[in-house]
Amino acid sequence: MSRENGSSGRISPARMRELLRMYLVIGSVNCFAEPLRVVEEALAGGVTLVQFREKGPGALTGDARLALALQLQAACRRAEVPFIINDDVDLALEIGADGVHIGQDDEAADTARSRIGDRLLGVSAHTAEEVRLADRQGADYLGIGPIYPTVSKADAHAVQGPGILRELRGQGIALPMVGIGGITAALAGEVVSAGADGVAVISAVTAMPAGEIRTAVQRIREQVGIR
Ligand SMILES: Cc1ncc(COP(=O)(O)OP(=O)(O)O)c(N)n1
Ligand SMILES: Cc1ncsc1CCOP(=O)(O)O
Ligand SMILES: [Mg+2]
Repeated sequence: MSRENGSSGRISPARMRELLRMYLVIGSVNCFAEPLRVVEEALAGGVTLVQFREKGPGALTGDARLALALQLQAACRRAEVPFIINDDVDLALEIGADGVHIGQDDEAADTARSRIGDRLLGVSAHTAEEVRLADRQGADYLGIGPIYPTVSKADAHAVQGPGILRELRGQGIALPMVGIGGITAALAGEVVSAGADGVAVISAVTAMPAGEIRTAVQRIREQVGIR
């Protein structure tokens, strides 16, 4: 990933906030159109960060999963948009991804941090306690949710509503945060108003026919304040 000053080291919070504005999370099982086309259209629409999350019933495994990760990574590289891997630190290191996203039931955040060096580290959190631990363990950003009911994660925690973001900010938490779960263009504005730096979406983009993806991304960008 190219950083604006060309130096190595951890990403700055300011740059992280920019990357979180319009964050696409994608797996083949979520896609109506062919996944590479989905990512290419979403990049053309202006997504700012992409996460490869290949899981759930029917997800690719083994070489097919690796091949898809490489294909999507190449598209993101062409567009100069960072590409991170969900859950699987080994895969991230194998393909030289820009970072990883891990949850409370995945590899420990401090272990992940020590394995990935300065690459991006996102951590899912649901409470102020989890947020503070993630911060100490080296998270660059937090994924907070589900904010609204989601059809894309069968084992999601209870819906938290945008109030969780307001509550965390009210407790002085300054780490970059992205809201996730059930977010659509119509809801994106209130997620950012509640304190998120951006929105992470699956179905609002991946469930669209290919010809509607660019516009779907552009609509969400407008709602989070990117023109
Ligand atoms: C940006 C972002 N936030 C939260 C999650 C959820 O991570 P996790 O709780 O580990 O659940 P899975 O996605 O692994 O099923 C995420 N992936 N991305
Ligand atoms: C991965 C994840 N983590 C919390 S909710 C969720 C699913 C988000 O998908 P969608 O945007 O389709 O609700
Ligand atoms: Mg996970």
